[in-house]
Amino acid sequence: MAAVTLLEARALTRHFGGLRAVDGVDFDLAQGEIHALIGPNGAGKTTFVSLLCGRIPVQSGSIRFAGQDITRLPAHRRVRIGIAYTFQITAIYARLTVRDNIALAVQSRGAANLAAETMAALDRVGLAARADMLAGELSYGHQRLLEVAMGLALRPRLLILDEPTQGLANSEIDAFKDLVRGVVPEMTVLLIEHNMDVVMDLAQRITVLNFGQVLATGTPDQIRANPAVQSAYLGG
Ligand SMILES: Nc1ncnc2c1ncn2[C@@H]1O[C@H](COP(=O)(O)OP(=O)(O)OP(=O)(O)O)[C@@H](O)[C@H]1O
Repeated sequence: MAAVTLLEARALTRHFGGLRAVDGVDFDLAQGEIHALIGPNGAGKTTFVSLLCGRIPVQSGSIRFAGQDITRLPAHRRVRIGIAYTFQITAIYARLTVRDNIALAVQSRGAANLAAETMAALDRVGLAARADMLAGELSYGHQRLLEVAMGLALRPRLLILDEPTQGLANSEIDAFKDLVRGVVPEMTVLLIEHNMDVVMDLAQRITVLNFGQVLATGTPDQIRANPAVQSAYLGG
């Protein structure tokens, strides 16, 4: 793939005491791709994306984003240069309406037309009809969609989604897949996902983590056919 690299991690490492949560990971994201991060529970996926977005400090190794070394950049500055991690950074305010949650995200980047952009973000994730509900009253799956909408409202260059389809019905998963396909190549998407149907259907490339290390990177077909991945994760 002769693509432009948006993000590049080298020898990225984060241990917790003796536990090697992320252990020397080399990782590249091509601009405009949908890239899935998979692996068994505890493989280090959430820790890895937390290092990328700055929620957890890096112990060693480096991260470059759009040509800039961001290894030590604080999380809020990473948001400003275009990295949005839906699950952690844009936490939902349960006692505000769905609309106001989105409006806060739109406002935070100083958008010119707050109301219109807020509705556009709601429309995009299919939550427009629920705009006036309190966010805390949404179903779990819809709260995850609200997080995605808040991430989108930030207009990031990189959207990191941590298990976005958890709690969604099958019809909603289909709508979610369309949504993600619609944001690339304008945005780049990094997706932590346990639902293998979603991963295989949506991702152009997949990275498999196991015990904090990269077990394999490749296209869905390559990953499916990889014997090490099958025994560690896909269960043959
Ligand atoms: N703050 C922390 N302190 C100590 N150990 C941690 C901390 N955060 C994560 N860990 C440990 O690091 C390892 C990797 O966890 P992580 O949550 O990154 O895995 P994961 O691949 O995202 O798992 P899951 O699929 O279950 O979400 C686990 O053993 C976890 O218990």
